[in-house]
Order: sequence, then structure tokens, then C-alpha cells
Amino acid sequence: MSIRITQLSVRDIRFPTSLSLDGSDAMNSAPDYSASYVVLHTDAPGGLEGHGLTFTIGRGNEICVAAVQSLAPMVVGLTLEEIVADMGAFWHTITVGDSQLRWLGPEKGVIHLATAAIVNAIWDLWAKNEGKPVWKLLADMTPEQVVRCLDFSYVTDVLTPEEAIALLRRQVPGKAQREAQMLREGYPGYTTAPGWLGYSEDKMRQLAREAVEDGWTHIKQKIGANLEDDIRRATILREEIGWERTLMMDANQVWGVDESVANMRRLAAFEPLWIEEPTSPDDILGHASIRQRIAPIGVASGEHCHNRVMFKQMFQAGALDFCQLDAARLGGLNEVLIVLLMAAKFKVPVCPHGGGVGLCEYVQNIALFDYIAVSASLHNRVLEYVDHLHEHFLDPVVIRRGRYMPPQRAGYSIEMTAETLERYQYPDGQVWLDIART
Ligand SMILES: C[C@H](O)[C@@H](O)[C@@H](O)[C@H](O)C(=O)O
Ligand SMILES: [Mg+2]
Repeated sequence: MSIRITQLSVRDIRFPTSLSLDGSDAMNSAPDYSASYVVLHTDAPGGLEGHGLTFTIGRGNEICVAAVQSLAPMVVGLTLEEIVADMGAFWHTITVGDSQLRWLGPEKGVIHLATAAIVNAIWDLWAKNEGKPVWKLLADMTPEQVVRCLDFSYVTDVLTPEEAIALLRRQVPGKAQREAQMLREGYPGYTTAPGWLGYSEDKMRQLAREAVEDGWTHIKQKIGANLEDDIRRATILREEIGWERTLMMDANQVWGVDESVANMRRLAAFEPLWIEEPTSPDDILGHASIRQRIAPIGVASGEHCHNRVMFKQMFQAGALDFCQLDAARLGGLNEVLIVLLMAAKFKVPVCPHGGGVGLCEYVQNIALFDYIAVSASLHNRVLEYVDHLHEHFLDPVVIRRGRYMPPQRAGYSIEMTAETLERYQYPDGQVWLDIART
């Protein structure tokens, strides 16, 4: 029986995280973790819905909501059956089918963020209809079925559909065993929870101590506002986590290329595994140059890498040691899958970005699929974890001793509770009305 998308609704959801400086970094000093939140309504009996969101950090979320509204006619009226029969073609149509909307990107910025929310809502709908979490829906597909979900435009010079099928076929034999291992042990994570730049040194020390007690082996520090502060804070973190655990650093794009090299030479004493986003996310050759000059410290980037073409060039230029793709910065899961495959081809480990509301919920599905069916490796792979706002989800992430336990509930793990959607709607939800009054 076919399931028709009868309506798309989108809401502006914001959490006042800037009040406690959760999520703060050198570039984003006071973010309000926010979501352009999409629901695809259907005519299926029982009220089957697809949910998806795009992450923003507050002001401007209304622009993203408006972009979703502009794209809505491209999905309303379609059936789930016809979309999933050729997901690659569907994805191509939603990104280039309306050239007037494409002009706003193309495939970048607000229009691409909006595309991601809708595309991910379709994956949620599909997975719910199949009764599986997204990682399992993907893991159960044949290589040919996965590749049918992909749009290879602009990347066939490095990855053809045939090569993608070959990459996936290579890993078919161990899939069942790796899935069982993940269900047993979970996927290794790292925490950014102690690292936010707006936290006092005392709070950071306390949270680092708790992270060690909770079993985390990898911890990320925000740096980049002031080098002497960075050194002092790194000293505290090393005191708390020791040298047997791993420290990563994230500058959130504040430096130039030479400045990145100079600053990381000072911070090298703390033996960071990587420096994340040292400079402009668009500076592919700049990343490559930094990487050459600061080895063995790795270069990580990707949370602002807006499409597969950028990632393709990052890989071609040898600019990345770690690929930090984002579930909703790329145009949804279809484009994420292409990047996973290119990363596998270039042998770059993927450590997806989790620092935002709902991103941990999304990316656990991606990392699990990557391990089970694409890279088949955990070497140098850790999945980011941030500890706030999970209580707003129906199926929040489950962490055990620093590892993500695979979600079991059907869908893309991204559905928020009805109460949250009411209370945090901006500007008229109760939470925002109360803040406006004070
Ligand atoms: C504003 C956000 O919290 C960022 O600081 C965050 O996404 C961060 O870059 C991360 O790597 O988690
Ligand atoms: Mg980051």
C-alpha cells in the first residue's frame, strides 16, 4: 500500500543554551542550540510521520524555516514508494529540480540546510515504515540498493557507481559479525562536554574529572580565543585526564593559515590528536598546508563542509586526517553516504560532528553504518558526544562507558517530544515567553 506525503509542517525550535554557555567556542561565543524542525504528515493509517531537523545556533533559524517552506512543494503529494524506488533521482530533483531555488546555493548555505531537514525526514519516515532504525535499514541493504540512493553528480571523477558498489561489496562478508559487535560493545565516542570555552576553569576541571570517571578516553578542548588561556586550560585538562587518554583541540575557524601553524607549534606540547577547524572551512589548500606543517598533529574538519564537492577536493588535496561530516550541513543522509564512500576510498577516517541539538542522535546511525558496511574499521575513529538536550528526544542516545550503544527504535532517532516542540517553539513557546518577561 502506498503512503502519500499529505503535508509538511516546519517549526522554529530554540533552546536558550547561551544562558549557560553550553556549546560555546572561540567563534560562537553564545549559541542557542536550535532546530528547523520538519514533520512530514502522511495518509497512512495510524498517523505515520517522518521527522527531521537541521541544526542552527539561534538567530536566523527563521530563515531556514522559510527555506523549508519554499522547498515543501517538492515533496508534498509524493508517495514514499516512488521516492525510495529511486532515492538518488529524488535527491537530485530536490537539489536541482527548481533552478530558482538552486540559485540560492547551489547546494550550500540555508537552502542546503533546509534540504537536509526534509531529506532526513524522509529517511525517518522510510525507516519507521520498515520498523528499523536508520543504521539498520542501511546495513540490511545490498551494495546495489545503497548505491541507488546516491546522486553521483560532480564526483564521478573520483567515485563512480561501479566503484561504490565494489567498495561496499568488499565489506559484505564481515557485516553480520560487526553488527553483533556493535550491539554488544557500542561505538567508541569522545566527549566535548568539559571543553566549552565559556566554562570557567573550575567547571572545566570538574567536568573533565567526571568524564574520566564515566569512562571517556577522548576529550575535546575548545581553543582559539587567547593562546595563553588555551595553554593554561590544556594544562588543567592534562592534569585531569593524564597522558594515557587522548586530547583533541577545536579552534572553530578563528585563525589564518600561518597563525594556525604557529599556535599549534606552541600547543604541540599537549600532544593533541587533532586540531579541528583551524581556519576557514572553505580553505582546502590552507588545510593541506597546515596539515603538512604541523604533523604529527592531525587536521580535522567538516562540520561546515557544505557538500560532497568540497569533501572531494579536501580528500584530493590531502587536506584532512579526520573527516567530520555533519548530518544536516550536507544535504541529508544521501549526500552523507557519498562522502562516507569517498572517505573510504581515500582512507580518511570519518569522525562525524555531534556538537549541536540532535546531531548525536543522527550521527550514531551514520557511524554504525560506516563501521558495519563501509570502512569496517574503528582505527582513529571516535564519534563526538555532547551531553545536553538529549532529554527532548523520544529516543535519546545511550552511552555506556564512553561508547554509543546502537539505537533500537525505528526511525532516524531524531523525533522530539510533543511537549518540547510546544514549549521551545520560538518566539511563542512558554520557555521563550518566560525569558522575554525577565
Ligand atoms: C557552536 C557549536 O557548539 C560548536 O562549537 C560545535 O559544533 C563544535 O564545533 C563541535 O565540534 O562540537
Ligand atoms: Mg567543532
